[in-house]
Amino acid sequence: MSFLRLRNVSIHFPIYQGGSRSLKKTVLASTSRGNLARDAAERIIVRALDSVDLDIESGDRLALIGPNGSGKSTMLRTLAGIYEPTSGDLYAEGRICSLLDSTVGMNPDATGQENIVLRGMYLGIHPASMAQYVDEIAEFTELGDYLEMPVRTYSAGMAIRLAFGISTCICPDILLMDEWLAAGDTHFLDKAQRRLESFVRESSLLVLASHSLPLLEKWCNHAVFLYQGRIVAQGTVKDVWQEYEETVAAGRAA
Ligand SMILES: Nc1ncnc2c1ncn2[C@@H]1O[C@H](COP(=O)(O)OP(=O)(O)OP(=O)(O)O)[C@@H](O)[C@H]1O
Repeated sequence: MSFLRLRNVSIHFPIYQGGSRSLKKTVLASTSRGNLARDAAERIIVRALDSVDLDIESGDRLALIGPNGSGKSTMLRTLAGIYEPTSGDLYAEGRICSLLDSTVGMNPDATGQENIVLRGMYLGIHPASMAQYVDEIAEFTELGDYLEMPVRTYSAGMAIRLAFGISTCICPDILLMDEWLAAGDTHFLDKAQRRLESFVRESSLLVLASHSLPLLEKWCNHAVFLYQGRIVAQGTVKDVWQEYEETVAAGRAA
């Protein structure tokens, strides 16, 4: 049984420079403004996540919905263990694979094949065992001879194919994804979707952050609405999306 649990998790980024005098004055005059606040040392901080509680269980395909800067990427990075919570606790069970950026974990000077082996080593798989996946990844990615070329020579779409192929060849228990995958072409997206569907059937848990309602409706069965680092609503993708749109519209009208 895989799960991810956040208990009262906050992620604060101190801003050491770059804040204008007027911004500092405004923020320091009150305790907070949006997700900006001041800490005990009177520094401006961004509360990228603020006292978040969340339970994600086996079978959940969770959509992260929210406007720019609401904390979706920060949430994914926290769940992936890339960011350590400033306060609060993360409990995780299951092998996590994060597809947050097509280049994360790739060596651009190594060939596609070498990157397959390198990623396997990172996951604790012996290079000899990883060899069995090369053919499968070659077939899925349709990269052909390009697998023998350095990854820096790939187009963005080719790098995405490789990253996705590698990351999903060994079925993780938990898949964390940003919407960068949507940058693939239609043919690839169809294949990726089929693979993801079988992945979700075989493993257990998906968290996907995206600004695309069709993508979220296709792949997710539950959603949370993040706003200024807080979870302000949970429910079906459709309902949460509607709430998101209404909140954004009200914000614009205000
Ligand atoms: N490394 C950092 N240093 C300072 N502030 C940061 C850092 N990373 C994120 N933030 C701030 O944290 C907040 C949340 O950012 P995050 O990238 O998680 O938002 P997001 O919902 O993923 O946005 P988008 O939809 O634009 O990708 C923003 O206010 C952002 O400015």
